[in-house]
Amino acid sequence: MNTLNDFIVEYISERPPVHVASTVISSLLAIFLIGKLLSFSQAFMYRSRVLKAVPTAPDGNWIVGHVIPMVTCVNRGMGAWDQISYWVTKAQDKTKLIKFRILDTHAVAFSDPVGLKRVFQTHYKIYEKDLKLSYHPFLPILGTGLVTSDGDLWQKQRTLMGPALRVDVLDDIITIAKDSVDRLCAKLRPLQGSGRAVDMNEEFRLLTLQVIGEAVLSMAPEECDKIFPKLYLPVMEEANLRVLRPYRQYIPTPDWFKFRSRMSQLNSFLINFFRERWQSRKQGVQRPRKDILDRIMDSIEASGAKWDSSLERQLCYEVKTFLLAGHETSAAMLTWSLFELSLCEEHMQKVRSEAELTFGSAEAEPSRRNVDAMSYTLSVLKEALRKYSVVPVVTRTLAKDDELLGHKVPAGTMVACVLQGTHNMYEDPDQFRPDRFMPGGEYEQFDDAIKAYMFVPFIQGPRNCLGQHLAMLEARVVLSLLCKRFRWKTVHGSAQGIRHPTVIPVGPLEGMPMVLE
Ligand code: HEM
Repeated sequence: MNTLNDFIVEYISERPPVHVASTVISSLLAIFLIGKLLSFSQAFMYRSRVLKAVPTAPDGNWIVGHVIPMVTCVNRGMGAWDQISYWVTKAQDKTKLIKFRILDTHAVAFSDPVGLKRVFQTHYKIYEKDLKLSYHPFLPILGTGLVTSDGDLWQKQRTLMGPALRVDVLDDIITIAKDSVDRLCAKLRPLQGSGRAVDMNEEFRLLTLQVIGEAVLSMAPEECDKIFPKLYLPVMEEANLRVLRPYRQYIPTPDWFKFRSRMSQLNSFLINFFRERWQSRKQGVQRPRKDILDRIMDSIEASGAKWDSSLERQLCYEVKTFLLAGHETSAAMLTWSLFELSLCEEHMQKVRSEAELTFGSAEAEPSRRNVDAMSYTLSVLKEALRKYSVVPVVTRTLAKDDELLGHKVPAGTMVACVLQGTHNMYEDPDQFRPDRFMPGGEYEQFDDAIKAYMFVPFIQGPRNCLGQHLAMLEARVVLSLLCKRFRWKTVHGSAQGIRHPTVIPVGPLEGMPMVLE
């Protein structure tokens, strides 16, 4: 009887070597693919089994999961998070956690502050950034920058970058923000009384980009206006398109080539910029004001790290992260705040009075302490972040099995923290009431154990927003001065009917036309 060995020997001796090689390669490939399929289905079945007890969101099917309701929601002009938020809110009286599926990805969603505490604070290490879905289209831009890294690299970078965005640099933000609002007012003055509307969302986008460009790289406003709309904004636009049309990442269309070329021009611009700055520091050139880049370079020198191409690349990711994270979110917050103030003279008057007190008639530059004392203006900004949830959802991928809100959740599950739902757990959530955040207001009445997780526009815990103090300081200066100098009228009579984009951050889709009276 022939053994398997005899069969193989006979097979090999009768065939040419090329034939044998191709048979071996295809057999190995088949074994590899079958192995992959087996381990994939094993993991899929395991996740399905563990999540069995978690209530399922409606309208899914067993082939594509909940893709269809999410896509139809986007087609109706809402964000996919609106659909998830709706499921969570509907289920809330029965359960705090719901599950859904996007193709092969199992996901759970919730808004409960106790769950947020676990994900953001006590167990944050096992709730890693969701690079497979939500952040995937932004990876060519953000790479291993702070927002999209995890573990030791994130820890190292956070320690390096953290000090650059805190304390001293914040004093400079007041000057930078005041200069930028002066420039904006000079541009707007000819429109005053003309009855012509100006899109304040677009103006805030340009202003916040100038502020972050100057704060991080000491770029002059004209330079920001020249470089960013040409290189940075189009790559961001393409990345946003890729969120809803992921195939754009893989098909080499003219837009794909343009994206690549702009990315490489932007990277070269930044890397040359860093090299020149590093050289001038080595030559002992003193600059009148330290920007965020100088402060990061101070930390690099203090850490003894060697300046090489990998350090340049990482710095490039970090600076693009600051540009991305630091301008559109702030612009959306300012837009909603100004819009709401223009609808209510009482709120507007309170902000104006604070501005009179802080800046006086001569409009001298205030101290940090004076800006910090503008508590009503701060409450207006917070209420805008609550009501409009500029970042309505953040997602994570679970690295190890865990228990969340009383349910077992397996490793590999995507976890959607629906911040918008948390912000709706206030009394009359659709009403704009800045007093909620004033001393003794609704926010202070929440139980101490959950209070910090009832207002989460910047999330909480070790991975909270590094630029939150910068953003709130800048916004107080900009909003209060604009209210002091002009009377604003919105073209929209109310928030009803203003469409939102289907990507984050959430601002008004068709801009915010406003008239200066
Ligand atoms: C109103 C304005 C802003 C809002 C609502 C906002 C919101 C957020 C949120 C929700 C996160 C967490 C994202 C996640 O974990 O997936 C985040 C992270 C971050 N933000 Fe902001 N942000 C704002 C302004 C800024 C500014 C001005 C900067 C920089 C100058 C900035 C820099 C960052 C960075 C570096 C992170 C990552 C922190 C880490 O993971 O360690 N943000 N922001």
